[in-house]
Amino acid sequence: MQGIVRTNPASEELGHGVVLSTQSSALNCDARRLFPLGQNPALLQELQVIQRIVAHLGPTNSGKTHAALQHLRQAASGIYCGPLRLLAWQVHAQLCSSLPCNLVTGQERREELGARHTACTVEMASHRAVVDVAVVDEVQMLADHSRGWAWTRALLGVPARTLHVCGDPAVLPLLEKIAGETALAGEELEVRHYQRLSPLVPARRPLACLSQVRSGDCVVAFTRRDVHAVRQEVESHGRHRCCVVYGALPPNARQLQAALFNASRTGFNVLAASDAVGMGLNLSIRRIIFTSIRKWDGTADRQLTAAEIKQIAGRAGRYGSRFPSGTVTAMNAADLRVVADALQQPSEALTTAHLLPSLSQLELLHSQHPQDNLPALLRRFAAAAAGSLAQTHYCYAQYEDQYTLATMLRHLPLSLQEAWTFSISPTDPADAPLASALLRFATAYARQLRVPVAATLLPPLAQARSEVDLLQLETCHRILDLYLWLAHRFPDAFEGAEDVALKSGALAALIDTSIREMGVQRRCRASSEAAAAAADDASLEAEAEWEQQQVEEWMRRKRRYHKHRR
Ligand SMILES: Nc1ncnc2c1ncn2[C@@H]1O[C@H](COP(=O)(O)OP(=O)(O)OP(=O)(O)O)[C@@H](O)[C@H]1O
Ligand SMILES: [Mg+2]
Repeated sequence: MQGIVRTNPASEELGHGVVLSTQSSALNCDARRLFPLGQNPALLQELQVIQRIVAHLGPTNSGKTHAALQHLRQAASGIYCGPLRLLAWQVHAQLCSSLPCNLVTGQERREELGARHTACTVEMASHRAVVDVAVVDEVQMLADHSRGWAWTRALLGVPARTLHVCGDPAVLPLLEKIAGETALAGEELEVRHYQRLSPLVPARRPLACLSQVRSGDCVVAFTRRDVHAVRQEVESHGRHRCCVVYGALPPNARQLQAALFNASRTGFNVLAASDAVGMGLNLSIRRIIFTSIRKWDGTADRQLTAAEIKQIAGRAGRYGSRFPSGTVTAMNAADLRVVADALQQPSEALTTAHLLPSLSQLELLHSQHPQDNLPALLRRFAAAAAGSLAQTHYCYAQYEDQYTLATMLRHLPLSLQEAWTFSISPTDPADAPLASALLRFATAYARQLRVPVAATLLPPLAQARSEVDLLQLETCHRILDLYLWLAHRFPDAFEGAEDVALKSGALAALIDTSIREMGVQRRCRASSEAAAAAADDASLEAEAEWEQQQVEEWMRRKRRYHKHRR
């Protein structure tokens, strides 16, 4: 236990237990101290002896999550930590078919009588309850600037006897370093490599024009506006109806759109999607079409990395779906070359895992600097961490959004814990209606300790007739979602949670219906261009033949790989 409570003398200013050490072996111990687990020495001692990590690594659609879930199902107790609510829902539904299972996400908690298994989003993973098996999915996300801290925390802090992690092989060097350090705590790392289960090949030619889309195509664009523009264009040709999936769409509306696209004979046989399609939905996609290989990532307009291209392209030809093999293409030859190269390339090795302090660490720091408000503490902690994390494979996560929200709320009479909770809520400070809803909720809470449903200030909700209407419905949904998230943290004050949960579900359904109906209007307006745009059968046949050859070559390579491994 000595190592675990050790502090780094170089950072004494922050006091015992708050520092992030510069020494890598001590760093692990201190990193562990970042999390609630660190406050339970008995639990740590238990884990030091028994923890084992099994890494399931491979490309998309290679059966990693499936294999890890088999272990979870067979364990006496366990937890699944997924990257999205959609995945937590999916795994919850799968597990519930054979055993009682709880569901925990930021916005919902469903507890089953006698359940010893839980499906949750990674941010909600419990660091207190010891389980036999934990599964941390999409573990490469620990290198993500804004959400990575939750994966690092789960990896270091979820008290499981066996921890299964699933992800891209690019994470292996980082995992080895972390596990190497935690060898102190008795952890072993076992690596299992996976190969893609179904073929994925690049197309021979780029698409050139969206009039050439076919049933089963998913057209990828990188902003909400572009996704809707693609949808309009696809439908304007009058041959296909088009579903949409993008990040701002409520998860249950995304699920409804995905189900509509997957079902045959609905007419909705093309999907326009943002990169949100890369995770969390079971989709029957035959071909992925990149309209662009560049995206704005919040700070710069840049080319997609090979890992991002593979993650999105990998959605085509999902094992067990209607399409036994997948194709990927782009809108011009140069982009198609980049995409085809990316499919062959290993992803760049990940080098840093992200960290953020827990509330208890901020409280400890606050006890030493009682004059500091939350924004000042956040800055103070980050400045200390920047020094102590230099030259390690950990780095301080992006906390600017939290800082902006904490600054916005700094004049309200809130305790540190309350201010911290509001500041980590799912609120994008750049989303003005959502940020002002947060300010309204926090003000009502601070003044009256009571936040009625009326504080959501929702306008009357009606089916969207235009994209502007749709945008408004999506914003309203985000406000309801925020209310629900806060209601789980302040149940006495946010008294309308049940009502809001019902409204939120109904609103997601209304958004889904609006998208379908908007499609109908466009379809009616679609011109006689439909006939003119009929596919050129001869070129389709040639394309299919070429794809078949590529698939056969892919299968031969896979057989050679397996023979070689044997
Ligand atoms: N052994 C198996 N038997 C039956 N179905 C399987 C098997 N392995 C995987 N599958 C199915 O194949 C699909 C892809 O598997 P899975 O989701 O585990 O892949 P993955 O490698 O985790 O992919 P991703 O990177 O997209 O998360 C799923 O629908 C899964 O249920
Ligand atoms: Mg998976």
